[in-house]
Amino acid sequence: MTETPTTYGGVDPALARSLAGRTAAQQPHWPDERRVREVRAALGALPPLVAPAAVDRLTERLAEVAQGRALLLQGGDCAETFAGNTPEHLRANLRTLLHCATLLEVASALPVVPVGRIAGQYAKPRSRPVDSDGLPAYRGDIVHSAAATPEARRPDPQRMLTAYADAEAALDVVRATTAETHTELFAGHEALLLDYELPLVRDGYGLSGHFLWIGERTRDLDGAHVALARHIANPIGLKLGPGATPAQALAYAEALDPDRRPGRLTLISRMGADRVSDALPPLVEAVAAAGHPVVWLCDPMHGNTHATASGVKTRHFDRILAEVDGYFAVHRALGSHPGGLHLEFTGDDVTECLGGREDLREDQLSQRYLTACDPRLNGRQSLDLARLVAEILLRRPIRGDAVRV
Ligand SMILES: O=C[C@H](O)[C@H](O)COP(=O)(O)O
Ligand SMILES: C=C(OP(=O)(O)O)C(=O)O
Ligand SMILES: [Mn+2]
Repeated sequence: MTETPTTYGGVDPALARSLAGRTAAQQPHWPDERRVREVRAALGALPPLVAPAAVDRLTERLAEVAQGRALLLQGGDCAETFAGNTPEHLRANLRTLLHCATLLEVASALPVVPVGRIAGQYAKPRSRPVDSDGLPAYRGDIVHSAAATPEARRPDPQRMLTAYADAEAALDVVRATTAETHTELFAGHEALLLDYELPLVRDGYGLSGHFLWIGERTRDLDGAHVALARHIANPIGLKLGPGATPAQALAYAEALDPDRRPGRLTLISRMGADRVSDALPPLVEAVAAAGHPVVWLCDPMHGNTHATASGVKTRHFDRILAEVDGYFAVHRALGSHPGGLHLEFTGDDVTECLGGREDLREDQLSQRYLTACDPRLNGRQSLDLARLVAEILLRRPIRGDAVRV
């Protein structure tokens, strides 16, 4: 894991104080610190990407989810790329998001809040610092190019400015889609790369996106990412894998939602199909017993990744569905609200995840395996999943009002 002590100049002084001395996991080793400072200053002089009022509006809508009166659907690419930042790709992903949201809305009779993994999902945490070719692991287009040469993998701070421009263009597509469909759409990403996120903190908001989340690998309670999240007023997500303890879940809730404000904190369970039934209930119970009105969300992707015999990273549709099924069963048993889903998908016709109605097989993965990081459900698999989740919801309706454990 890459760890850099944080010495962030040029950011909001209160935020700089709360970051002082904290460690930030999963940051690149920029070769030229002076250039990083210049880029941070340039980002700090640019307008915010989203408006505080729109961020507050999302909090309001998530408050409805927290109180059992709505669902949340987050989805999009694992890693957005600069080359993929085309209106066609963005629209295909947003169409998939909205189509899945509609299916869930009809089945649950609850409004569904759509949040894209979009307009900022350019930075990736990695399990290992070096990839299978012995090169520095790809950490997202905001850091370097994915091309398999040592030169391409050299972190280039200039890319943070490209990311800003791409996010701005992607947000235009998000806003145009919102206008066309008369649906409120929001943008979210993992607030991972601090040199990008911190200069976009303005007036107590992280204005790089509406919804910002902390990943499984950067959720150290004393680390810089949690400190950043505490400082900003956005709705915050936090991923919890099977290693998370009830005491930790409670500590995150106390740290990130001290005022017990519905809509502020979303806890994203990513346990894996085999672990969700035993690992999730104690966390839900601990947080509920302390009166934190969190949104619970199911990420059935990140606990169900495996490599094929030839080393291709993939996920099987049936495991993804099994985790969703187990997740709903946990909340049914506890009387808590299941909140919704966090998915990695694209509307494009890729071949990255196995199974689904068309039963994609291992030997087909190489046909259109286009992801820059994790395998995504393609458009058909996403709708298949949404239809099956809709069936679960029709079979066992959600109560649809305030719920507690
Ligand atoms: O998207 C999530 C993580 O960045 C990803 O799962 C890490 O993948 P890795 O295990 O190949 O590094
Ligand atoms: C990095 C991600 O997930 P996690 O932090 O849950 O591994 C992700 O959502 O792409
Ligand atoms: Mn991923």
